[in-house]
Amino acid sequence: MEAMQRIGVIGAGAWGTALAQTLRRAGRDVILWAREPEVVDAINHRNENTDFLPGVALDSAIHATEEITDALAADAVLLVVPAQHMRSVCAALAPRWPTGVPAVVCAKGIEQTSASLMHETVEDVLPADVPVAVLSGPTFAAEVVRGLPTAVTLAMDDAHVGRALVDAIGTPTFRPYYAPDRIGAEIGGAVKNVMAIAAGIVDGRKLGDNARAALLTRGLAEITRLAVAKGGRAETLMGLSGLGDLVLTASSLQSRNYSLGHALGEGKTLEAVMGGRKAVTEGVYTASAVVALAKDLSVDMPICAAVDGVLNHQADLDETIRGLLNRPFKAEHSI
Ligand SMILES: NC(=O)c1ccc[n+]([C@@H]2O[C@H](COP(=O)([O-])OP(=O)(O)OC[C@H]3O[C@@H](n4cnc5c(N)ncnc54)[C@H](O)[C@@H]3O)[C@@H](O)[C@H]2O)c1
Ligand SMILES: O=P(O)(O)OC[C@H](O)CO
Repeated sequence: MEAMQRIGVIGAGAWGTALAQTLRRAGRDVILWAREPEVVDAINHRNENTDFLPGVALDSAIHATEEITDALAADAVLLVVPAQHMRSVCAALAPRWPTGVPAVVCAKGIEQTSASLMHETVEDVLPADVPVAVLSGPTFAAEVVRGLPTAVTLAMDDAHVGRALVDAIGTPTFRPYYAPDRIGAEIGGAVKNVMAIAAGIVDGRKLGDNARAALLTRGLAEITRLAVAKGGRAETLMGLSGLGDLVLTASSLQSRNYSLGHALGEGKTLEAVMGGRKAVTEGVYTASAVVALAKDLSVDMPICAAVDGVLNHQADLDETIRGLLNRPFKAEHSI
């Protein structure tokens, strides 16, 4: 397969911007679509994304555009819009998508209206010949954009295209590991956001380090059950896009999801926290979608159900915690 030199990036939030900078470090030509004209202007004229990733000097060769289809003049296209907007953005791209050019899902979430994973949503909308990969893993944009060492999962069935994408995106400080399992990679990345909200609640409520460790371990068990029921591999959840991202996101106030949970645990309301935010907090939307998906697949996901209850059904926080702690004792592993 020919080397991929020109890469389109759809979405210039914090993550799309950090990926554009990473691609420049890898020596690629980058065209970055931003929805906001002021973001296009700031990137092209001041080499900074003042709205979504301020304070970092971007490579001056990153070319931002307001015209979404400009980013399709590329050898591969990264899709970096929030999960709930992925379908409408892909619908705008579909009629002009170049034959056979791979798409890489970089969002972490499950669609609320359909309970679809992002690669399923993208495949629903883009032409059938588009190979769709998933990029996921422990990646705070603010660290990636500065070139701090990071490793990720690049998942797709086609190892040949996967290898070409790894070569196009990878640098010594941004190391993609190929995996064949998109379902596992996506469920790990999406559901860890819900678990990070739960872990933030545990810490904000001062329930202790033991409680956080228990939550993360049982949370990983939940995530793995869902991934396997959906057709993914358990081993993927032990990798970067599973355990790796869960540990990162569920233990740092840098995370929008964890910090939301932390504020809720301290007694703030969802409206008060979200009202002051421009950045996307994916777990808020994925919580209800994951509960719907788990119901479809008959998978028990008590932690996700508890987070959904608190976020979307006015469940009392302390009663919800008591409910989880009073569940019947059971074997640690399925027997
Ligand atoms: N920020 C990170 O550290 C990080 C890391 C890995 C993955 N991600 C994932 O990347 C995705 C994008 O997150 P982000 O952090 O770059 O976003 P962000 O919070 O920095 O910015 C919000 C983004 O949403 C876009 N947006 C708002 N309304 C829209 C609409 N109607 N249609 C299309 N786009 C719209 C904005 O243009 C902006 O690009 C999310 O799924 C997130 O989970 C983020
Ligand atoms: O800030 P969050 O919670 O959206 O997490 C960002 C990344 O997904 C961490 O890998």
